[in-house]
Amino acid sequence: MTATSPAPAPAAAAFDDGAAVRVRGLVKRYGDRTVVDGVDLDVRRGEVFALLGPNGAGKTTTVEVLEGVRRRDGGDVTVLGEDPARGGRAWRGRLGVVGQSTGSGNALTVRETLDHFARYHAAPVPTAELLADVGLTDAARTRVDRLSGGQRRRLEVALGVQGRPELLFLDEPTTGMDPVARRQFWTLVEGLRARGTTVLLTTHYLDEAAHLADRVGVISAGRLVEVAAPADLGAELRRVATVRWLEHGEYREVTTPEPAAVLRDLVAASPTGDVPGLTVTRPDLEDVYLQLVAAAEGETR
Ligand SMILES: Nc1ncnc2c1ncn2[C@@H]1O[C@H](COP(=O)(O)OP(=O)(O)OP(=O)(O)O)[C@@H](O)[C@H]1O
Repeated sequence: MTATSPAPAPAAAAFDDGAAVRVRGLVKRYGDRTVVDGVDLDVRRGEVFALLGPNGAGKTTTVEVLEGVRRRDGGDVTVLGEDPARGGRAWRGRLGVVGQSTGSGNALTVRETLDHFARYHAAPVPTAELLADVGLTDAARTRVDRLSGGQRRRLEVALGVQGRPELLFLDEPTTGMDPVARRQFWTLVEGLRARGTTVLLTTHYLDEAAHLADRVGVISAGRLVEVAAPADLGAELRRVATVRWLEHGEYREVTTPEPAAVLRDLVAASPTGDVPGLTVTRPDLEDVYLQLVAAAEGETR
């Protein structure tokens, strides 16, 4: 699932290394607490990048600096070729932002809200199409302050993509969505990627990151611990497998980098050649993520 970036125009090629977002040594402090502590990050044009990390790790803070809504205390940041601290209206118009849900609402209907905000964009996605994309067609005439939490989240996503952004920031976009809405959202993001939109999202759902992201970055205590394709994250940790089997009515298990050798020994030692209850498992993304975060937290203590 590697996204290939569209070739840059020749005139821009000399200055464009393919990065939609380029961050070097980003630092953000609140008082004497450093909550983002020297983050380096590149998001390539056309890729879907997921930031993972525990509560309070600094994901939202990082994303808000990139959006230009929060000032940084150190480091260099370029987003679509500009420093977000100085980005003007034209630059802002190339971004889509879906922040953490505010839960606020108003007396306008869903359709009226979308129609209202359409005026701020040069080429908005037609409201009917947006409603269908986020699964709100049936709720088009519902007042926003009467929407459920998940429906409101769908509306926020619709508003984020309405202006056909080049770069879309999604902060925990599917929190509160039911499984059907979540799948609809995944389809929406896949469609955006197919059209070349760059997406930077934060999520606590590892299945979402594995499904959507070309690359994931794990952030812990303000530091980026690792960046890799979901299947490659924690490559060292994934080399080991757990072999489990039943012996005299009790489960035994061995964790080994060479499960094939363990299996050979087990089969050889079995009078029938059969190994009851045998399973071989390798760590999945969640196992790897938990180990990376635990290791990073251990280091910062
Ligand atoms: N305006 C603020 N003033 C002071 N501290 C803040 C402020 N905003 C965030 N923080 C602190 O900065 C740290 C990082 O918060 P941030 O919201 O970036 O984390 P996060 O990784 O997005 O977490 P979550 O997964 O819970 O959304 C936290 O300890 C938080 O309490």
